[in-house]
Amino acid sequence: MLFLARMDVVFPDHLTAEQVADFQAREKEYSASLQRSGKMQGIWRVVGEYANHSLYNVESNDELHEILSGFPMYPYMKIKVTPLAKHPNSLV
Ligand SMILES: O=C(O)CC1=CCC(=O)O1
Repeated sequence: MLFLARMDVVFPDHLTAEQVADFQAREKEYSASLQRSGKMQGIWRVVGEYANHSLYNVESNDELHEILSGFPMYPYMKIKVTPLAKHPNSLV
């Protein structure tokens, strides 16, 4: 099952620069492991925003929820998920 997720990041003001950097480093590691496993098939920055679009290939809604809620920055992200179905005009 394919899902497109949009994640908007908003860190609260009380976090220090060091805490933010630590979240970002752990996020990068978790994201890399998802990409190596093939569960995350790509991630793109939304131009001009602290946001991304990322593509997931998972077995179930529950698996996707487990993956998304495992992001270290999950408490600081607003996530919108779009389930994807094959387009009738798609050649792939
Ligand atoms: O968009 C970001 O920087 C936050 C993020 C979520 C997953 C990821 O790899 O980075």
